[in-house]
Amino acid sequence: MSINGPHSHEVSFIDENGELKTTKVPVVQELARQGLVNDHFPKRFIALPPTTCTVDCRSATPPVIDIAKLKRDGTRELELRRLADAAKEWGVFLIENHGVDDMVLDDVKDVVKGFFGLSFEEKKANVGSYKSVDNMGYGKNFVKSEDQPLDWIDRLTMKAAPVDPNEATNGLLVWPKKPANFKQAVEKYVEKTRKVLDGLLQDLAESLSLDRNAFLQYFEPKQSEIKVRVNYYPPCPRPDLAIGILPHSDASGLTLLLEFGATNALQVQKDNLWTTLQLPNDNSLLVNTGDLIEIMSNGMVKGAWHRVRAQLDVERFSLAYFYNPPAKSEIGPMVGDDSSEMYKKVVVEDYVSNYYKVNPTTSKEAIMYAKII
Ligand SMILES: O=C(O)CCC(=O)C(=O)O
Ligand SMILES: [Fe+2]
Repeated sequence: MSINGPHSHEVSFIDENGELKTTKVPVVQELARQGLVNDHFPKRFIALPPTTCTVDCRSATPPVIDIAKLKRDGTRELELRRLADAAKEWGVFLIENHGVDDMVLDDVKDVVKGFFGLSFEEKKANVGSYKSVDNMGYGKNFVKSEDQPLDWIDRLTMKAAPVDPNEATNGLLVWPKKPANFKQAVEKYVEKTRKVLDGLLQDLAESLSLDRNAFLQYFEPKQSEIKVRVNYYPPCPRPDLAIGILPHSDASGLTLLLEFGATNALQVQKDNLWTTLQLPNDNSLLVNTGDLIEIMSNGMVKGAWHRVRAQLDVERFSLAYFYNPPAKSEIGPMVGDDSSEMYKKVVVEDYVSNYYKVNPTTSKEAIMYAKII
């Protein structure tokens, strides 16, 4: 059977001649359901170079930052130092005692599982797709050609802020209608975690000896953007050949990640080694630094370079929440008197649109858009 079969995502991309092309790519969840046997593993999902961790890999628990300690005199100073080290040395850290109720997190997990538990036909019928090149909806993004290796992933992306007053009338069906409480559960999660991220942006700036509002000042409350991307990684018969997501940094200020299902899949590059993050199977949340914080901090922290491994017998979900200043706003590096600017000022939407244009890449190419060299 053709791997496209009856179950495919339609995707659009601008090709190298600037022309809008539409193509079809297989739905990974359906491939996994067919139980593909080893020797029929589809060529389109073979990532090059092979992504196994036979060399230059290790496992580690990322730093854990205690949000409660950041709030208490007496523990605050040390925790700020730990936060600065975590951001500079890892670009990823777990947060605990964040104050977001287990119920809020459990509801999000339930609706995400509920959506991916629907049949393909039902999923298609109750949400829009990535076809419109807006990087939202259900399907796959970063498809740029007919022959590039494809990630072992299906995705669902929504814009949670700013609220689009025309959402109901502009024809975009971005939020799934099923499960019925999908939007409500994700919006609740966004509302609660946004407060945590705002506090972290202030603490992070202070921990880097910048003005406490150096970063948060850009995150205007009404127009700042929050995109929520749900990633679904079905079990993969050949995790030695495929990859969940190719190496990338995020075009965000901060990204907040909630994973469930399999763990030990997300890797971050630290000291030039791919490091598999051992994450606890509880409701801690993971933060990673994005390219926009790299610009704002004048390179003191870097956008974390990360990737996701495919897993043999287990499925994995993640919910990545990208927190950005308003699309039309201009951001720039904060520098002290004694250092020079290493990054240009950029308009957020221009940075993001260049990011989508150049990705996927094998090295940190997107940030070169802002870097002064
Ligand atoms: O699934 C993960 O752990 C990471 C997801 C991710 O990197 C992304 O969506 O940008
Ligand atoms: Fe990412």
